[in-house]
Amino acid sequence: MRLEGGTSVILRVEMNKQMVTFGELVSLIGREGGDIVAIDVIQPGRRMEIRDLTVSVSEPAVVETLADAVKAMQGIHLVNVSDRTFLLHLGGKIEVHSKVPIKNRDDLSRVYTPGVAKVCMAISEDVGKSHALTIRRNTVAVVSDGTAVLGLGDIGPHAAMPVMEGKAMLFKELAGVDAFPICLDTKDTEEIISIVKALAPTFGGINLEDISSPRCFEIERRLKEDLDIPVFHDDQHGTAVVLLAGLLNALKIVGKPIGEIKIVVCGIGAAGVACSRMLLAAGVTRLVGVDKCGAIHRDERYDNEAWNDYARMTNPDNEKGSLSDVIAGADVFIGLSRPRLLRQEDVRKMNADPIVFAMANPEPEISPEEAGAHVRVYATGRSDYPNQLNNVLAFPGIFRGALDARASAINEAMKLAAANAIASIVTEEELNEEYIIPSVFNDKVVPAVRRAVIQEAINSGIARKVPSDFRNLD
Ligand SMILES: NC(=O)C1=CN([C@@H]2O[C@H](COP(=O)(O)OP(=O)(O)OC[C@H]3O[C@@H](n4cnc5c(N)ncnc54)[C@H](O)[C@@H]3O)[C@@H](O)[C@H]2O)C=CC1
Ligand SMILES: CC(=O)C(=O)O
Ligand SMILES: [Mg+2]
Repeated sequence: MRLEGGTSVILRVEMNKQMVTFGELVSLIGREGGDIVAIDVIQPGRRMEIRDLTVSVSEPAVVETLADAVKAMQGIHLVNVSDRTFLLHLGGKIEVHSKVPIKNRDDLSRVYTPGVAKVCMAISEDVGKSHALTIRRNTVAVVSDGTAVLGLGDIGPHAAMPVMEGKAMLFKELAGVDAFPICLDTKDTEEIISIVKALAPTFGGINLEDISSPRCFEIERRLKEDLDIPVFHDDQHGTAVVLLAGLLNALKIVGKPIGEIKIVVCGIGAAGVACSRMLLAAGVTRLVGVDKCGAIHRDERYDNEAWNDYARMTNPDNEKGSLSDVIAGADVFIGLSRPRLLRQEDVRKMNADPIVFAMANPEPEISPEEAGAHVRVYATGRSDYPNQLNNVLAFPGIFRGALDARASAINEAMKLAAANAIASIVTEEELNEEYIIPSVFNDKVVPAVRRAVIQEAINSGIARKVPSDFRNLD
């Protein structure tokens, strides 16, 4: 599987300068399809020299042929080849830091025994104080069982960890939220529920991640019922928030009213179900869902109860058939499934000015090259194409707001407000086919989402604290 467009590797080479020149090595790497983007001299020498060459290649397969060619060169010893992405993951991507130093006995007796005892007793008398006096105030658990990791499927809890560490980094880097990755070695719904409930005293919120459907629905529903901290399945709601934001802006470009368009959603899993619900709440009426079994319709009784509900809510004309059948006359395609499921000929059957959101990660349902000129607005979940529709635009700001307001939940009003906040960052003057959604690096995103979420938490009476920047408002 092609996982990413480009790859960057570091070649460590030992060079016998009497046998070969550096220029000859550079030419060879260029001829083999490598682009040298950095050179570090590791060990200089008059005769022998060791250098690290950072080389970009268009696809991973090039690395092998390039390395073979370098190895075969007279006067060059290829010491090793390291993939920069792997290097970045060595030892994991996050660590724990203390907020106060322990320099002397006085410090020690305050952070730990005996001083800590009175803080423990204060919390014991009023558990609510744990939100002020422990890491709960700013800490979220990122919980996965590794069953639906990106679009890679059920790769298990160990293999899920790099993604969960990545989510934790995004929480911290974008919104200052401390997040801890927790990958569980169980797929059992009841066990996951009881483990997360048991973990809850440590956290101010629970972000469920990459737990496959339909178990994710029950897990989230039960945890929401039983816990008084926000429980948010990111693949469902974070994705739905960002999708709606992108769609609202894309519809402005094509000038179509949301109540009149036909939308086909491919992949009725965690993200597909939640995105569809959000679209219906936003006024979409003609929505058809497609999964492996084709269009979800009311003449079928599905083992997956979520699909029976889905059939009742969607597909007003009870359309049947494959993706290729129901895509005819659609205005919008939303992919939340697997790579390469949408073909160019399918896109050609869509209405004028088609909108294609191919959101499967890491590889979309149709590549930009294939969608090309046939599509008016195209978006993916990836960061290397324009219009990145990815839940990373939502979850940091949503949890920042929920934690700051000590909200007991993240409700529909808060999600809708977050979607509108994200959409409104793109101004009318800026809006165009290649800019329907702000960048992850746009520093207006998190504050706007936070503000919208806090306001709705206050309006709906689930804020247990009013942040200071809201206290002087009417
Ligand atoms: N861009 C973004 O922000 C996000 C993207 N996603 C992507 O959406 C995809 C699904 O994620 P989840 O909903 O979490 O997983 P999931 O496992 O809950 O759902 C995947 C669904 O796709 C269906 N599917 C598989 N093969 C299919 C086919 N040939 N035709 C139609 N449907 C098919 C499965 O049956 C399942 O219902 C993944 O690729 C994931 O990376 C998910 C969340 C956020
Ligand atoms: C972005 C994300 O959460 C996913 O693809 O699963
Ligand atoms: Mg995910």
